[in-house]
Amino acid sequence: MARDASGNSWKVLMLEDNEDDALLIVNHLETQGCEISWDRVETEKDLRQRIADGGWDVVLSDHTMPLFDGASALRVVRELDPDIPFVFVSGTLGEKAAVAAIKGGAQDFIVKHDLSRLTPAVERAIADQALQKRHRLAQEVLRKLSQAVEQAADSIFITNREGEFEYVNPAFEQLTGYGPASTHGQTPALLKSQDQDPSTYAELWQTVLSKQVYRGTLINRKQSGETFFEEKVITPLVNQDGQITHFVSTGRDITDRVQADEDRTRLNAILEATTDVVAIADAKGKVIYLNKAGHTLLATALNLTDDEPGKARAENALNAAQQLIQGALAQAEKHGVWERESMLENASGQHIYLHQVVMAHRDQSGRIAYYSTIARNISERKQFEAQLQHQATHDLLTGLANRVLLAEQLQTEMNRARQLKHLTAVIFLDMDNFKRVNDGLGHSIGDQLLQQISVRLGRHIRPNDILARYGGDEFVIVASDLTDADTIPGILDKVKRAFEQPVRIAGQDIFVSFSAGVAVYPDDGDSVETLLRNADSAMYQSKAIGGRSFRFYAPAMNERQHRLLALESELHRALERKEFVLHYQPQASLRSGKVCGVEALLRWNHSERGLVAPNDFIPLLEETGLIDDVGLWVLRQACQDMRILAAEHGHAPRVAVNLSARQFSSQRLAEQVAGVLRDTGLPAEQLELEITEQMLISDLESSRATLESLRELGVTVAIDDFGTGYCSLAYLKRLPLHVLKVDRTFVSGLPDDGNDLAIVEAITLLAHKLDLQVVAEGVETAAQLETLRALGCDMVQGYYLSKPVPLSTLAGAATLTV
Ligand SMILES: Nc1nc2c(ncn2[C@@H]2O[C@H](COP(=O)(O)O[C@H]3[C@@H](O)[C@H](n4cnc5c(=O)[nH]c(N)nc54)O[C@@H]3COP(=O)(O)O)[C@@H](O)[C@H]2O)c(=O)[nH]1
Repeated sequence: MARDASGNSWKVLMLEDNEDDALLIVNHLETQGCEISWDRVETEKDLRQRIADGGWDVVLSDHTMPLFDGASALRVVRELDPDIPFVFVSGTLGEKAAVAAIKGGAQDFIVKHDLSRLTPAVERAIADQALQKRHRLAQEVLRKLSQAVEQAADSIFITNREGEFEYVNPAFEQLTGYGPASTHGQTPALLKSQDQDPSTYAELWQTVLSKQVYRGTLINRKQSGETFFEEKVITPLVNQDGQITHFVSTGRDITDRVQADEDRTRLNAILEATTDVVAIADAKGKVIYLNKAGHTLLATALNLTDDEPGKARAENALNAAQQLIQGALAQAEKHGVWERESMLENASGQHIYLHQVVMAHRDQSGRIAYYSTIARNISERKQFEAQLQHQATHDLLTGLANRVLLAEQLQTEMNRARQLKHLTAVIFLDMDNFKRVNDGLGHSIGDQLLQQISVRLGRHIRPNDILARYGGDEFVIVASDLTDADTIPGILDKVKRAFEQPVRIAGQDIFVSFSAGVAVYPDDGDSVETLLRNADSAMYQSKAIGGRSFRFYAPAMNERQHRLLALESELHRALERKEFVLHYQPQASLRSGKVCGVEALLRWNHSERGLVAPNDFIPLLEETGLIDDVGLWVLRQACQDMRILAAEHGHAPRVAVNLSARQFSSQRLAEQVAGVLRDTGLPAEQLELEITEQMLISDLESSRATLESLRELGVTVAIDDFGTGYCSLAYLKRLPLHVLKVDRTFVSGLPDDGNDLAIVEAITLLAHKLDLQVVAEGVETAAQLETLRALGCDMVQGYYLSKPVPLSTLAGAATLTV
């Protein structure tokens, strides 16, 4: 749309019933150089519609129309849009109507027959209306602003350049107590408090007078005298000439916040200064704070070095704190507050004990807001408690368990024995003649003696057994996991042997022996008290018979013990009384069919019990050590008997003598054998010594040395009971052996038992490969003998040929043939 020089380009809404008049007006405006787009309405409805469409620069309205009058049209337009310029263009308009029109909000009125004023009237109407609109909007903004200031929560006041109050808002009055009346003619100095540093005011004035905005916190005083912290913003207002005309101050009471900050700072200082570990975790349990003590303690607990970078060190400490709190979250959530003792172990195995309180903190809706834990290092207390516990349960002098701990441990062992169906032996030891040591050598030596006894006893019991000092010179051993009560004398024997050597204290040798009493769970009692009482009473019985011995509480065991003791003393006397005799069992060669050797077998010719078999007394001889003397007697007697036989009959067979384990392991064996051969004059090749597989393998190196020295003497060696032990073919090859005696358990199954047949055949083949002779023991039938012959066995021994016989009848038996 082209414009004229004035640039008027209007969109005109015409309220006109006469279209020609409307065109006339438009035409006039256009001839005035205005560019017009226009529309014409003549009813209220259309007017409302077009005004609602918007975009009109001016409404030109007739005053009198058949369907609608101008005054109503003006009301409608003002109602719908107060800012559209409205000009009446009418035929005639009386003065009264014109005044009413101007009052009603029309900008001007023009008579149709003189349109010369129309263009400037429209121009002025548009300009006036625009100004009015701006004014109205400004008024509106001002009204809103003053409403905002009046209703603001912050305190606001305005002072003039001299600083005198010109306005205070209700919030100011509410905060300070000063209203418009009490501030009239006053300056903000009435808010000053003594608590405020004066330099703050100087800084404030310097800032605002240099036209800058001041921001800061002031400590002000209310009308009531109460001081408060106010967060201030003071803005200088500057006029067009750059002069400060006013100051606007907004303030906010931050007393609560400052106090909360101060509280927080104080609390934080306390948290950082406390020696307890304090950690805080968020609602999900993630640690978000750990105090200084926490960092220090956890870093120590983790052996974190100072070389570690600070950040990594702190992170590691936080991780440790995380672990510390993690396990307790569920309990804290459940109970609100939860206490526990926890333990941290550092890389060096050092334990740090903590007493920990864990709390779950909830918000108002009951949801977990965060968790906190306070942990105190109680390691010293724990150590002290452990010391107290140790002192309460251990004997101070020896460090052994005392009665209290003994009772506890014994109860545990009894419970275990009940479950495993085992036996538990309570051995009550009372030192013989301790009083004499104490009285004679003094209490200090007595104490040292008890200490050394404890050590020696400790070394001679099994690691799992319990050793306790019951009081004075009384000790208790609890031996558990026993399957057979017969093992108990062995335990006591070990204790006895532990004190074969005297205890040396301050250059003095002190010989120690005990009186011992034994009670066995479950037979002798099923409570700690009963077992200890019964073991104690058994110990008194032992003391009553002179000490240096032990008694079982159970009468049956004492009987057995009695029997063994009686047998032991009888065996002692048997040697002196010459009650031991030798019987000889012939061995025949399957090649020649003739007797080629005999085995010497020990018998005890008991005055009352008759001939006692070796199995009934040899174990006891071994146990008591008597076997040394008896074994030597057997060796000497067998050699002498063979010499007698040779002297009487011109020749004698080779004699095989059984050695006990103790004899074989003796360093003096070769020397003793040589001595006997020399004394009796029996040629060495006529003596054979029988040992078992177990004896050999218990100490292979020393066995080899013994066998070598026997071979050097010219004596042969047979392995007895072959096949029943743990024989390894490897050692058979490497040791100087001569004969294998196949155990009679394999012979008894011949000829029908295929396994026995295979075993005997294998042994025979193996022996021959290793250049060893084979003797089959326990041959009782002709069938067995023939089978052995067929298997290539060298010699046989057994009842089929002859039972063991006394020397007097051996000569006859030696002529037997097979
Ligand atoms: N350390 C020593 N041990 C010795 C001594 N004297 C014997 N003993 C060992 O005692 C065990 C039992 O011996 P004993 O009761 O004399 O029995 C021997 C034979 O009587 C028996 N035998 C022999 N033939 C048969 C038979 O056909 N049937 C059968 N049922 N028994 C038979 O075998 C025993 C000989 O065995 P072994 O010595 O293995 O050859 C016994 O282990 C002896 O070793 C000794 O002075 N010192």
